[in-house]
Amino acid sequence: MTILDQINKESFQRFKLRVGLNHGAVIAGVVGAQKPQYDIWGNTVNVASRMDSCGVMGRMQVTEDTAKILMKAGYECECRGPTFVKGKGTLTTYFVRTPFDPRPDDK
Ligand SMILES: Nc1ncnc2c1ncn2[C@@H]1O[C@H](COP(=O)(O)OP(=O)(O)OP(=O)(O)O)[C@@H](O)[C@H]1O
Repeated sequence: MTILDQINKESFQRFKLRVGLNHGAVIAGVVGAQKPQYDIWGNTVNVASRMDSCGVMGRMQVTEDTAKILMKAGYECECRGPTFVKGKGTLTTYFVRTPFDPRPDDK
């Protein structure tokens, strides 16, 4: 059973996950005096967020550069093809294959 299955079982919910991933340079720091919070900023972060928001439920979408690194490390990635990414135009994106990918007959 996956951790998500366990959370759903214990909370009587049917949460699903959609993940976006990118890598690159970021600016990082703590902001706020009353309630200091660590955060990261920059184009790398914005594109990572877009990989999530224009992704597919149950899958992990990554940028082409990130896919190349993951494939070199032995992960299997499937090219999604040209994908419209708000604010960035059309980028070639990939899905990282996982044992939890929906089967082709799943709706
Ligand atoms: N540190 C962060 N943590 C999580 N999400 C972030 C972070 N920084 C940026 N984002 C998200 O990345 C996305 C892209 O940022 P960008 O500034 O390009 O978009 P925007 O046009 O301001 O926002 P919108 O998504 O409303 O169009 C935004 O949805 C933003 O919320």
